[in-house]
Amino acid sequence: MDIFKQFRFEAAHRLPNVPANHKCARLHGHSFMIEIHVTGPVGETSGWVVDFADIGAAWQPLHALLDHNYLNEVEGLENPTSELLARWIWRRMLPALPGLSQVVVRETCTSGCIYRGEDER
Ligand SMILES: Nc1nc2c(c(=O)[nH]1)N=C([C@H](O)[C@H](O)COP(=O)(O)OP(=O)(O)OP(=O)(O)O)CN2
Ligand SMILES: [Zn+2]
Repeated sequence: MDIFKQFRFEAAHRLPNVPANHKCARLHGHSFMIEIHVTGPVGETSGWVVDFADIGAAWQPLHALLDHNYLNEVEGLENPTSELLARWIWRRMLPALPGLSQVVVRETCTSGCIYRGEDER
């Protein structure tokens, strides 16, 4: 079964590799919405895949690095696109959440990406 938990953080960024006249070359901010999915069997006794609180605990150190920060200054996020942010989150959450199956990043109400670990194989 697939379970998920949603998180939100506020942050500023700019995209350093777009043309100078691209709107995202300018400093701007988003309320980023993150969804962390974990896949696994439902425990016979627990009745759950993992405790939602375990997903929250795994997210907490990342939230501390990202929330109300300038993403370009976070190590590994020098080019903070949704895609690279999703991969960055995946790599930092996997050790604590071995059943991690999907990281969803929503940058705006209409834009986002889904990473399922494709680049790790
Ligand atoms: N593939 C990607 N494209 C873009 C990214 C990205 O991370 N990956 N990022 C941006 C900008 O950061 C921008 O803030 C968000 O893009 P966009 O959807 O264009 O934002 P708008 O809200 O202005 O969209 P409209 O629907 O046109 O109003 C750009 N592209
Ligand atoms: Zn943006």
